[in-house]
Amino acid sequence: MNIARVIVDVPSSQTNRLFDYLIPEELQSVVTVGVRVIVPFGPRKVMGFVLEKTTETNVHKLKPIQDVMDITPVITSELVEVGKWLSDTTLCFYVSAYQAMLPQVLKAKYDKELCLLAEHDSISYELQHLFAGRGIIPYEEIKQRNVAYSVIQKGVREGILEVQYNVQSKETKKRETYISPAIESQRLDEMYVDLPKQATKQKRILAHFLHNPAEIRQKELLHQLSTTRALIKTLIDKGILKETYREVYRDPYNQREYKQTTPFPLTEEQTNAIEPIHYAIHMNQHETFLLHGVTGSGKTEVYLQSIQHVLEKGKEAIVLVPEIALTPQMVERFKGRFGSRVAVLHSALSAGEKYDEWRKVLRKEVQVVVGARSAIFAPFENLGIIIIDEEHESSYKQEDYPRYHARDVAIYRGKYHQCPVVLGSATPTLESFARAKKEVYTLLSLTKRMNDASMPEVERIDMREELHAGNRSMFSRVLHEKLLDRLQKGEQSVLFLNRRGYSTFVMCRDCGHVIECPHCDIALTYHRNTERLKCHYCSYEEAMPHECPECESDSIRYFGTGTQKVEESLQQLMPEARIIRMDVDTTRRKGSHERLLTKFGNHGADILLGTQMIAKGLDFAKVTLVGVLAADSLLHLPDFRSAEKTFQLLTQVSGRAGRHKLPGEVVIQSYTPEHYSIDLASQYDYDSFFHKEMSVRKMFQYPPYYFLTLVTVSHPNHLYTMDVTQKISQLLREQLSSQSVILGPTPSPLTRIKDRYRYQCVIKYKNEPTLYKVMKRILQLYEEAMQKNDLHITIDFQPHQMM
Ligand SMILES: Nc1ncnc2c1ncn2[C@@H]1O[C@H](COP(=O)(O)OP(=O)(O)OP(=O)(O)O)[C@@H](O)[C@H]1O
Ligand SMILES: [Zn+2]
Ligand SMILES: [Zn+2]
Repeated sequence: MNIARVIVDVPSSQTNRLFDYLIPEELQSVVTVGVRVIVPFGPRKVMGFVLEKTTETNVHKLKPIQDVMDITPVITSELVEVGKWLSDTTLCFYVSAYQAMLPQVLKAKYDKELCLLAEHDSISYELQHLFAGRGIIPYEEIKQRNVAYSVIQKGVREGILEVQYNVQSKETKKRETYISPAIESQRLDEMYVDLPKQATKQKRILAHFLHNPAEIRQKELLHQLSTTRALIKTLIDKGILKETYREVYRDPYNQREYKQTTPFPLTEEQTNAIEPIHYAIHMNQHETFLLHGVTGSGKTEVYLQSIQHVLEKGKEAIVLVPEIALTPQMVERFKGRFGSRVAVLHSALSAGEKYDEWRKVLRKEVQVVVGARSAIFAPFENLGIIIIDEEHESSYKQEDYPRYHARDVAIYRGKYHQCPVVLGSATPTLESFARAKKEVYTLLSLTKRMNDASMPEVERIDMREELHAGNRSMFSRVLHEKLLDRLQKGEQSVLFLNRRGYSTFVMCRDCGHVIECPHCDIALTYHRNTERLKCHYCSYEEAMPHECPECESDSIRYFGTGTQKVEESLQQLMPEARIIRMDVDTTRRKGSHERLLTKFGNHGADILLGTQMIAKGLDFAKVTLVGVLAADSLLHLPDFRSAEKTFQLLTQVSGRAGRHKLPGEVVIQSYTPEHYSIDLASQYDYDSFFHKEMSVRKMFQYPPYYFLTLVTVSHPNHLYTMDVTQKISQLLREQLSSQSVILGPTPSPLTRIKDRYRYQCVIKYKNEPTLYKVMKRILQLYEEAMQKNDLHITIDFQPHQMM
């Protein structure tokens, strides 16, 4: 008896296990580990992942699998294991773990189609019958017409057939037409002679194929012979030529030419850093490296040459970069070195594009993936290295269910494949650096910039003193002066404004009333171009009021500094400066990010003004001044990592100046310039910062000395939310060891979002082996309330956001 063991798509604790199903005769060959199937489940039919095949079961009446959704597996056998581990360590359901690994098109209910990639008369009779002269048919017809899946599977393997997802967009079916002779060259020659003299255009086409019988892209043919489609069509109808289709990938980087780059001879520091990595690659040995290199020290070149090694061994590489740093510049460096062997995965791609890139991996058409967080699940089967650039970035932690950290997944996969994992950063997280100090990770250091360029000089400006001196503008006198100086010299400047906590809110000057979102406990943000107030959490919006809703005064104004407002003031201050503003508003449209950067790179502007998105990865030769407008805006977030984040951000931003021949300068404006994270960042003193911050963490019992787990409860009813959180805290106190500290219940820093109240409790612990069990029990206890009563309980192990 052939039995499949299946995880069904019913996320609940009772169904979070394997169910046995009979594999019917006609599906024997196609049901393998890693394919998705449709199975009967109670009265319904649901999707499921096949995780195992067996011949024994203790279930009496086995139900048969209804249908298969994939012809070839979408989850590799390694990823089956990764999914189990993910589920155990983040407490998500198995099915959610597997869903998280797949591209969007495979998750949603898109229509599927079967495409024929070969010619009709070259395929088996059975397929001819199925396609009946068509190039694409609905997927369901396979079953309706009773064609065996094994036939389809064989066709897919041979590259004759292709399963496509009909994504609702214009770009779905990208196929290109190719033209070739339908007859032998001798016949072609005869035809040529037989054509009437005046049919010169047709003759020209035939002449082409007489000399070059190979198939040619129709587009190219039209162009080369300046002929028309109608003429080609005539020749096809006469049976002289024929057309075939080939699928082309929706590759957003396809049109671009990448300048091929060659490896640099490495500096001594780079050589010392790369040798242990090469050794691990060579010995097929897992080891986690922490590559600590100052900005502009050539970390990327170390990545590139490590990958080179891996490819030479016939293996594959994953490179993670933060979404925000996935700039065209970054992509270019990988494509430039490895060309079409690289797939790129990030959120700006359409669903169809992402699917195409992912499929290239599955089909082994590429050996390198460069992508954001979820690219860590790229279905390579022969990994030789995993690289995480800017390892300190909090975007590597998924904040939605399943709450995994890409670094943990990387190390799990690195162990599985016995290959090195490289974590790179100029400002490693305290956790990683502490691990390197304890030799859990191997520390590699790059202390110098390329060509011995010095780190840019940093000047800190106390904005309180500016105010006392009568300067009410948001630019200090020093910054203004330096900006003017660069403008005169024809050099470029980058101005950075932290977005968080610094948007514009509306306040009444008479009574101090701040306009908040009626559904969330947060001030609404003023949007100048539409004259409206918007909530950034729930998208609520309203018109800008003319008088205060509290006291009816008409002195209601917007405060704070948005990028738009900075741009206006800057333009007033320096009317002749050409400014590019980069923020969510100016980069919403596809490709605009790239366009703005290219323009700046071509010196189409003097000043680049922007938010977080300009803090990373930019490498422009003419940038000699970086200004940070409000360095403390991150410091005051309710987050034990706020000092660390401030240090990281300031270091990153400063790293944008003086990367090439011209020396750079940095100006940091702040209301608390004496704060240690600002002070030490301005001296590029990572080691002192590490020690100082570690002592703070030790004192307050925070990571990396202690582990944290955050439990957040939310519900529309305030009292009920408090009550549940209280009970959970109680249970934790009773069931966890006395070593663990339980803080709470307390209202979350964002106490209400989208009309839901939010309370939390935090567990601090060093060693708590029963934690997972206790947490699971709590989730089960409230499972019914979560399903029926709109209660949300989220458990975040090692949280990165305490909000
Ligand atoms: N061995 C080398 N010889 C000459 N130039 C090099 C070498 N290695 C790197 N470079 C160049 O030095 C510059 C800085 O290197 P790179 O961008 O790799 O540094 P990085 O450490 O990744 O920087 P950041 O962390 O700031 O992004 C780049 O323009 C790169 O092409
Ligand atoms: Zn008022
Ligand atoms: Zn809101």
